[in-house]
Amino acid sequence: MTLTPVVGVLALQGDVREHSIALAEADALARPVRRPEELAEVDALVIPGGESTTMAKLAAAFDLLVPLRERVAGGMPVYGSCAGMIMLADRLLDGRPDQQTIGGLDVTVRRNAFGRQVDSFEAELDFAELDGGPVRAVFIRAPWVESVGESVEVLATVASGPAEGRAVAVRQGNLLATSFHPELTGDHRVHRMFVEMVRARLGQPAAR
Ligand SMILES: NC(=O)CC[C@H](N)C(=O)O
Repeated sequence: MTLTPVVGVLALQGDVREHSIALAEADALARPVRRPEELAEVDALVIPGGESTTMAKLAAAFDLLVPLRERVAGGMPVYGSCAGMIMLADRLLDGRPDQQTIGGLDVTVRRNAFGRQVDSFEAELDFAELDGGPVRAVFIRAPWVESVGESVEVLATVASGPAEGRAVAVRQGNLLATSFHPELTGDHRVHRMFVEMVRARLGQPAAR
């Protein structure tokens, strides 16, 4: 019997509801995670967008930072969107001097990278391994991935404009991160990709 993967959504701030809906559409059971006991009960975790400096402070205040690092080190699948990508990064540019991350993803991420003129925008992205055409990506004061370690795969880059070629979706082992917000468009393919990573981790066959 294949059990439905239980995927937590870090519920300190951000689009918790939208991610939960997208996960349910991708055949996972979504649960909000605010406390270490709740983190201990999930198979995987989504970290929504928001404000990474605030999220890091809240994670520390809720005694989640150390357990989060331990679960990541233990191989728990985590998907970080926007501020969630920042939280997973090993190295930050334009972070606050005292800004903490969970880390685990061998990348350097630049916060608020797109600058004022294109503060928030949408773009079509070719996304590796996703069938069904380009992904419509919503960027909101988004970071980009400035550089990656050798075990990191770049899944999507910006196709044109001043940020052409910048990496905005990456994967390393059980960690997935996007600069943009797939929970806002009703296209659940990125969440589905993540749930398949969770199934693989749990030793379950692919859903379809
Ligand atoms: N939409 C977002 O998550 C924005 C991220 C935010 N600019 C930060 O630095 O955390």
